Amino acid sequence: TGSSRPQRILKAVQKNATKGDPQSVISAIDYYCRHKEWAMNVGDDKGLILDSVLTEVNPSMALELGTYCGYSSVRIARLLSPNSKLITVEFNPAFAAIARQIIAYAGLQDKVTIVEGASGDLIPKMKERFGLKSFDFVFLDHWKDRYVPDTKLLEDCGLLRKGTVLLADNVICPGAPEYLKYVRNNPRYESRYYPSVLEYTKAEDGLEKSVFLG
Ligand SMILES: Cc1ncnc2c1ncn2[C@@H]1O[C@H](/C=C/CNC(=O)c2cc(-c3ccc(F)cc3)cc(O)c2O)C[C@H]1O
Ligand SMILES: [Mg+2]
Repeated sequence: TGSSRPQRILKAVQKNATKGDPQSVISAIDYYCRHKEWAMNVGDDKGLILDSVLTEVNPSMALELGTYCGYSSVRIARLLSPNSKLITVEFNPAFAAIARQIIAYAGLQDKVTIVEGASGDLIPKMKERFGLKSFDFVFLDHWKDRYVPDTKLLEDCGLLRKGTVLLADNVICPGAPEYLKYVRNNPRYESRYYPSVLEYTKAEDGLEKSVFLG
């Protein structure tokens, strides 16, 4: 049987990027997915918004839901301060295996912990498993119908603190209408929409940034 799309993305990184150079890994994936084979990475257009929000927040503890190939894990981890960490959740073991190799190729393995499993099962175990109080930043990029239940779960598990920033991908395409309703009509969140385009296309998409007010 042939290779998978994530395996082909890994090969493109190994062929075109420089080991230990996160920007070259990002550029290699963006080139491959724009010119050879589309894939659901947050991409370079929305990636610049992710970079600017992340730089503004400068999180010590960051969480990502939906690792896929690790493209946004690399984007996030490359901007973290020393001793800051990213925990990224992925329930598909094949995707997690590729992501681990891409993150290692970028030289960011010491800043990123990939946890395999369903977000709904893992979120309640995070405090005890990682000895953390709360997250400073959360990037939501997994199944779109899990954005609301997992946001509520993060609240209920005391994993959000006053000022935690949630950044959600794809709120227009494929869309997360329930999530937009939830964060925009909720006195506990201050939300703002960042218009952009769907990765590697001209279709409309954007990111929603929501600050938890406690
Ligand atoms: C609940 C849960 N727990 C752990 N991992 C989870 C999870 N739900 C998904 N995951 C993992 O995240 C990844 C899934 C992400 C889902 N993202 C998407 O479905 C997605 C889809 C598109 C898209 C847009 C237009 C089109 F025409 C077609 C597709 C674009 C994107 O940026 C996306 O993130 C991989 C999966 O194994
Ligand atoms: Mg996405």
